[in-house]
Amino acid sequence: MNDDLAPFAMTGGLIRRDGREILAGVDLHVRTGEVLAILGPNGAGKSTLVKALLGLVPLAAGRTEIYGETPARFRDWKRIGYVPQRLPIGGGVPVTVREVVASGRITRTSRWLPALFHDRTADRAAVDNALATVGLTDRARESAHLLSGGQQQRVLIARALAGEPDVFVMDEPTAGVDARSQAALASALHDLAGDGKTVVLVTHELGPMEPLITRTVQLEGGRVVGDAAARELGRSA
Ligand SMILES: Nc1ncnc2c1ncn2[C@@H]1O[C@H](COP(=O)(O)OP(=O)(O)OP(=O)(O)O)[C@@H](O)[C@H]1O
Repeated sequence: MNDDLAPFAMTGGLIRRDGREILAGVDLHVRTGEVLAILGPNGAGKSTLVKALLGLVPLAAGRTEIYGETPARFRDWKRIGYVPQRLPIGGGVPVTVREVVASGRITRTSRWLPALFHDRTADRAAVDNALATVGLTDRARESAHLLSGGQQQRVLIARALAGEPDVFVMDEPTAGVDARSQAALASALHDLAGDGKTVVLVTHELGPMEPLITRTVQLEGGRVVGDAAARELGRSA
């Protein structure tokens, strides 16, 4: 493991959909320990950009790497925690909040070691911590699909936290989310930033997370139109 490598490095990223350029000429290097906000209006390409960083959407041209490997060759997925924009939790199957959060440990389960040697105490502690961080300890036994949209979003954040990754990629975690869930997210982000984790956050507006952001990248029409350290933002505005 080489920790000098950037968690994400995209050069000349181009994505076309239906003959249209959704992303073009995108250069984005995310450094370890950054709390990076990707900002921009609806349809700017923010979700597409983070999916491309993770290799979920292929590039038509350019190159992108995760810790120095192309997404197709990258294997160390336990280092990456992805919180998608929205997910039908459980796909209609009545899973509990705890079960969804525990599924975040899958990337830590060895395919080669017999289950007997797997550290279940560590799993349990990580799931307990993740639930506590997002304030859902007392909802752990409830069916995830019966929770509000904001609470479900917190479940997805807890699932990523449970995997104890080095990098978090969160796509609009606060969109349409109640104030309590927003505060829970800001508090979780505060802890992650304090631990030196890398965070890539897609958002329309910074809101309560603003003081934690170290860099912002502005997208418009699939192009990067701004890239600034947070202290250059004019925080008093
Ligand atoms: N699967 C797809 N097929 C065709 N066009 C797509 C597809 N996914 C996204 N697009 C288009 O790509 C553009 C960028 O979409 P994207 O979701 O990345 O933007 P965004 O900045 O995340 O927007 P929002 O803030 O609304 O989530 C939009 O014009 C969208 O319509």
